[in-house]
Amino acid sequence: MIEWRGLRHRYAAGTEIVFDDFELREGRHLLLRGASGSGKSTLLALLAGLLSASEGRLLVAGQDLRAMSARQRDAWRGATLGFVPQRLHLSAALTVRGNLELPALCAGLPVDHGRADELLDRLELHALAQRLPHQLSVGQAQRVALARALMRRPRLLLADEPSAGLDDANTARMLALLSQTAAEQGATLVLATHDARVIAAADASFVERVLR
Ligand SMILES: Nc1ncnc2c1ncn2[C@@H]1O[C@H](COP(=O)(O)OP(=O)(O)OP(=O)(O)O)[C@@H](O)[C@H]1O
Repeated sequence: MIEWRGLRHRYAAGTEIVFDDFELREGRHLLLRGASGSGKSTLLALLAGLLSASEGRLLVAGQDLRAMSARQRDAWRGATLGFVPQRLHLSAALTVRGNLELPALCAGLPVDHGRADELLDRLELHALAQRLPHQLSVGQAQRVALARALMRRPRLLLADEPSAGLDDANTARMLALLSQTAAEQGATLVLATHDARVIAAADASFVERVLR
């Protein structure tokens, strides 16, 4: 499902991150660990095709991302990937429902209102559908970002520090939601975290990778 060999990324400022070779088989999930600054967010951005690695080979869902043009990567990302970023990037001017429907509008695609309804139900957000992001709790906003990431039924779901700002109960709930929804949708999860609660809760379907 995911494989990288000889992968390195050098930022313009000079920092170079070297990733040891790795392969994640179909049906497993990835728990990406490592101290602050070890490269977790960089690796997620590479996996999402948002950054292009300076060296190496990176295969995601059968595609060699480094062999694709930026335009091809954009199309691939829209069709394959859901991303729950660390800073949720909800649009402040749009309702919860509007936030779920915005990516399709931006991509010039038809909005799947039925899918939005299904996810609002599934993630217990229906009663909040007309609220604006500033009217949500941290946990509710996280669920909106997750629902938005799932709109196009991605094969791969990336989440950067999904427990950030959540208390223990909401952390457990978020992880259960991620695992259940991934199982229901047949999606592979990649979670980047340094939260001991997340690491302790990850079941045997997760392969751990510690970045150094
Ligand atoms: N845009 C950038 N330009 C230059 N260096 C960067 C840039 N983004 C990140 N870095 C550097 O790359 C390294 C890896 O950063 P990254 O954000 O991937 O780490 P991380 O493991 O996700 O950290 P954290 O857990 O604190 O979010 C760090 O040394 C960071 O300073």
